[in-house]
Amino acid sequence: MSTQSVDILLPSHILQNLTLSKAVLGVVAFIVIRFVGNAIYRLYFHPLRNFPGPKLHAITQIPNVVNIYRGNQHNMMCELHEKYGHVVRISPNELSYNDSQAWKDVHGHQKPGKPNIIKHPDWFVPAINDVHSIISANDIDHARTRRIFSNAFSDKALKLQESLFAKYADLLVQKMRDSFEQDPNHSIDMVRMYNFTTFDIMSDLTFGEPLSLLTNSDYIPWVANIFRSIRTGSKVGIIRYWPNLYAFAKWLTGNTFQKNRVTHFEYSCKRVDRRIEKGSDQPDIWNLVINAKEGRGLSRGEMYANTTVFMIAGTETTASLLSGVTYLLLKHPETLRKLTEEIRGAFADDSEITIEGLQRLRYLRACLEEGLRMYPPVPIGLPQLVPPQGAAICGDWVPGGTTVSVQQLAMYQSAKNFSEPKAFIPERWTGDERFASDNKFALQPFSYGPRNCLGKNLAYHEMRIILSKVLFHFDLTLLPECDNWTNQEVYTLWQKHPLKVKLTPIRR
Ligand code: HEM
Repeated sequence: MSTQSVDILLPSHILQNLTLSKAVLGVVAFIVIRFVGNAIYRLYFHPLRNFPGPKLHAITQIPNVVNIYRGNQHNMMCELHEKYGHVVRISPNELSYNDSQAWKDVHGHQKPGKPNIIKHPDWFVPAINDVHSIISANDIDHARTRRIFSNAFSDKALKLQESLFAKYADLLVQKMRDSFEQDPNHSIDMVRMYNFTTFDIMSDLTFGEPLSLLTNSDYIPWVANIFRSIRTGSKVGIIRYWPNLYAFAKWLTGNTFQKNRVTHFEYSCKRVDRRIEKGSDQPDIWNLVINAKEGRGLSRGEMYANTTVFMIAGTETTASLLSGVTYLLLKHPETLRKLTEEIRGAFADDSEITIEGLQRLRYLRACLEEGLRMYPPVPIGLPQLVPPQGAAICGDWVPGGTTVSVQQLAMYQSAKNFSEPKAFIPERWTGDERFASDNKFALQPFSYGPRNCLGKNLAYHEMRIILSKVLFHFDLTLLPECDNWTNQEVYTLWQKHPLKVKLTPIRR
């Protein structure tokens, strides 16, 4: 071989002769060939090839990701399940379910000796201090943490905390009354009012002091930052669909996004430290945890990590349901009338509104259940990962490494589970024959199994007392501009618009 022909094959020679346009063309050709190759594999050879769903979703994660980014994932899931049935391949490696059996198969207690479907480690990451909270911990640490915290969320604890809930519900009523007295024609945003109340309650329970949002009738930057970071976290999170880009993007966006997370975290840590140093004789979370035998096994790092969880999981969710059910009641005057009659008929005076008294209100319970069905605070499905051995879900074998999720809104809005699924009819929960065939088990707004919501009892009591006190003291009228209030984006949680109402206080 001549020296010249050897030169031609050298990388330096190739580079010299490569024009920019040729290079671009080469890259484009590589991308197209790779895309087509992947598409053929994903459509005809991939282990999920036989699951139903749109071809484009089977080929690429882009349509799913675009919907997540636009806050439209909940609507997309409803449409896809309507069209394709109880299981849909929503991305090349991802299945979505709206069959109630999926609660058991994906989130339920797994059979002994069989590896569990786990929370997806790309989505459930440790806190800023690199310590896992109850939400993200592996199954073994989770069981230990859950045992420790269960003292603070037991029925006994709830009874001890009763006066605290009443205090903030009364303050809410007082603030609403003040607003009316200042200007009877002025409207009030119930989303803000419910947020103020649930954040004040949760702050008292976790920091031993309120955030005074109700008192000051305004958010503090820390709370405003929580709302922003839920939205940003969801948008930025789409990068998880491209694992190779994930680390790079983390580095690229890390500074601003990470700075917000650190500020938020440090604020919580300082408040926990202050609470521990000054002590408390109140039945807040830390007294109930630390005074229990198991509670001594909790490190300060774990206290920090879990505080952040409580301040998000225990506030936005409850405020969402309260806002949603208030809206639905105002859109259904006959239902509102029945509920108001039940509440005002059961209690002659505000002081009679207690845990026991509220538990007896059947129609109130039905309205909350129907509110949770129509406007579930966590409307989408949270990603879980099938173990390498695979798993049986809804009668199909799903290969290891598949991401699976159980979609709440799509489950509750499906005619397969509920008759007249899009109508707000609390009577379906009070034994009305028209709804005898409803699949009531499908409604699991607090999730299902060993990792379901720890704050469920607390949430029910909080929602009952707040809604009852509001309806006991006021007649509400929805402003026309909020007529389509539920038309909202979802970034893991609902991005709630203001819910403007006019108040008429009830004189007694
Ligand atoms: C209507 C109100 C609420 C709804 C719909 C709700 C819903 C949920 C859901 C769906 C989960 C499962 C999350 C997952 O799988 O990662 C969960 C977990 C959790 N929630 Fe709630 N929640 C509500 C209120 C509360 C309240 C008031 C608290 C009090 C702090 C709370 C504390 C928790 C905790 C600690 C977990 C993690 C439990 C565990 O992993 O063992 N939640 N919640």
